[in-house]
Amino acid sequence: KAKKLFTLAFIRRDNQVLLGLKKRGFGVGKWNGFGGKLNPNETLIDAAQRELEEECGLRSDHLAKMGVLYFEFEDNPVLMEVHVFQTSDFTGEVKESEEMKPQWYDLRDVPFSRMWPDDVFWWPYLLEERKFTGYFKYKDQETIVDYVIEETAAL
Ligand SMILES: CN1CCN(c2cc(NC3CC3)nc(N)n2)CC1
Repeated sequence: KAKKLFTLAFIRRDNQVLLGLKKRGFGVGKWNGFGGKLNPNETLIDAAQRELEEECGLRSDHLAKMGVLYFEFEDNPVLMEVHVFQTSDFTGEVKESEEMKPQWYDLRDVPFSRMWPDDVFWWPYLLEERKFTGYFKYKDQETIVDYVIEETAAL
């Protein structure tokens, strides 16, 4: 299977999380963390830091690896491998980008109905700082047909 690497970073502050509304492209109209593809010769952390700054204006040298998510769509041969990071140690000012409109959410009000359907399954691990590995098979962008998620000792 052809694998494609992506990053996804979440910024925490007190009992809030910073989410971005995707303004175009894949996942448009959904709230999510900040991330994207790796450039050639870029490490996962480099790409996560770059995408974070590009998409919301914040910078962090302390992105903690929290999980790895694999996604497959029934009609698509590519396996998406998304590395999930989190930090509460960041600098800079939140700013809207062409890709994302950032907004702070209280952890009790996370808009799961306007996020990718898989999020409800792995966010509990993220919020409890428990490392996770998940695999989700999608029929279409709204329908998960199969999934596995487990806590992972070392990532
Ligand atoms: C660069 N981006 C980062 C975010 N990412 C996804 C995907 C996803 N589910 C997959 C069925 C699509 N779920 C979340 N929460 N994020 C896709 C690649």
